[in-house]
Amino acid sequence: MRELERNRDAEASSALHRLAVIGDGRTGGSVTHAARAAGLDVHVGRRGTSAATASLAEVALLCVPDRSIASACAELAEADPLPAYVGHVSGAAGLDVLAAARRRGAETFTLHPLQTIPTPDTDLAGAPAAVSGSSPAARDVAAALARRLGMVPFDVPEEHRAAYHAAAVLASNFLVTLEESATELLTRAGVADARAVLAPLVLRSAANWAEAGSAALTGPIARGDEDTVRAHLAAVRALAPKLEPTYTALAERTRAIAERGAAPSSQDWTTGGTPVNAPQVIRTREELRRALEPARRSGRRIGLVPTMGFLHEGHASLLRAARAGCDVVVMSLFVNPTQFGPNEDLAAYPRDEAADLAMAAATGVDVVYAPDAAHVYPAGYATSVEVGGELTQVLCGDPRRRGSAHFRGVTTVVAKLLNAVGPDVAFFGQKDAQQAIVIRRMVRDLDFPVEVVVGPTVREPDGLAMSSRNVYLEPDERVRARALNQALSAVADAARAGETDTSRALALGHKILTDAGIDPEYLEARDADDLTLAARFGDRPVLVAVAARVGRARLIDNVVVESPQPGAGAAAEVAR
Ligand SMILES: Nc1ncnc2c1ncn2[C@@H]1O[C@H](COP(=O)(O)OP(=O)(O)OP(=O)(O)O)[C@@H](O)[C@H]1O
Ligand SMILES: CC(C)(CO)[C@@H](O)C(=O)[O-]
Ligand code: BAL
Repeated sequence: MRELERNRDAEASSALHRLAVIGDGRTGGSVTHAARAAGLDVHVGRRGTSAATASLAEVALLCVPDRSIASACAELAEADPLPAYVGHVSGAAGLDVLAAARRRGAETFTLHPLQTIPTPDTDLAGAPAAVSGSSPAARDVAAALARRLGMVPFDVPEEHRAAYHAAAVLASNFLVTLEESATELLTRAGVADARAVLAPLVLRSAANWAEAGSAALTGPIARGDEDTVRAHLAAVRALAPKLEPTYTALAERTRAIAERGAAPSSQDWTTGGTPVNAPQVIRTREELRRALEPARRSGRRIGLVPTMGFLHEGHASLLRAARAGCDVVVMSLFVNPTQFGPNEDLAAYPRDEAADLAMAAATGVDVVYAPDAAHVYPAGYATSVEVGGELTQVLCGDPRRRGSAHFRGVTTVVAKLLNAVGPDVAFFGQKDAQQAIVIRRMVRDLDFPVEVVVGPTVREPDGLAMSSRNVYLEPDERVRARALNQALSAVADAARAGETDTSRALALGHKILTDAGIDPEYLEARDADDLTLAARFGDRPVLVAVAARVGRARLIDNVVVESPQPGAGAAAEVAR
């Protein structure tokens, strides 16, 4: 368990002594067994007497059929005193069905064991449990209760409750449907005891998938053997025509998964890898402060990675660096409107929160802070933070380009994020080199007590710097976009070979861009610390930076040409 979670679990566990379990069916029975084994004082109640039972406990858990939760909750809400926390164990229902208890002042939660529970004494140990709460404290009580019952809690955002339950149905109920369909086809083909024949294959495939994700996919579709697929369809049509649409739909889905496995997309964070904990998703700074308070109090090192989402391997490298260096990792996810100009791509900016959360989970993020714009900039908002001078007026800050207003938007939101999170370390990417320099200056000038770490630029195999905006590129533009990195490499190579005149080296880069049909907004050599123009390589580290529009995408990239080591020729660090 991570440190933050451990602290919160300890606090939440202290609220957990007396538990009322309402309902003595299969789930109620199994929960009661596990809770007693864990040393909780358990009171079991039924409909009719649930209010009296619940009044004996701090936490009440409704283990009743979905359709009865709301009415059972209304009955329980008559308890005097009312338990501080009231939850249910349904997968499909959200917090809304507990409104009666909420109205009376209880916090509410859900705790859904993601496991089949065939008998009232099913062992719940090791089962994942989906938890949510009407407040961070209620969510923590649900997570602590799940742990006390031997389960492994994970968070499900309330707005994605139905998707969560649909996924569980796909994974479990539909698996049975699929196996029953296979059994039917095999039986019609004249094979006796089809279930016994298929069962070892099913169990092995499920185990392989649990271990390897989509890499477990074998068979004709994964091999690209479409002749065999056509023969299958003919056989299905002849023996069990009702199964044809199922086979066709699954074949199509399998093709998509097989293709994805062959060439993993930079947005695909969901397959393979080890099981991961979902991060806590927080939308307000008040909730954020509460969530981070125990970590702060116990002196844990908090890392912040600010992002605008649509995450790729560049972001992942920063998240991993934060994970490696900090006890608690917070990622912010906010497409900041104030750093976009009126004619820029704010509305079109790519967004995929579900994929971002999966990547956050895969890289070990503890908390995702994803406020909406009205929370960050409420009505009447009137303050901005601006780094003055050349730093924000050259390169992208030139008024003919994004202008200093862009950096004002960036520093304002970063200042707000630093205040909201209070990190010990904040991580930024070298791909946005000017942004990193500007943020370092703001942190220095305004005495923010934070260490700024800048991670190296992560690139596609052909050298293109990863960027969320690469998604705008059409296939031919994607090929031409390589010229940005090629131009930078040519400039750096020239410096390494002894060229000291930056304008002569830059001319080589300009030629590469022109040959690729790219007219850059700028390709310039500047001092890597203060962004003043650099006429020579060799004296100090020089930032060679480029920005260009390729199709709809405005792309930026850079390389730092270091000053030579004593005794060496002009050395260059080429970001490749
Ligand atoms: N290729 C990359 N390598 C390392 N860090 C990166 C890379 N791309 C972005 N980052 C860093 O990730 C953080 C969040 O950036 P952001 O969400 O704007 O992504 P982006 O890909 O730069 O998007 P955009 O296309 O808007 O420039 C920033 O600190 C940025 O510098
Ligand atoms: C730092 C940042 C998250 C501020 O919105 C943004 O400029 C970015 O993603 O680089
Ligand atoms: N990647 C820096 C944020 C922006 O382009 O607005």
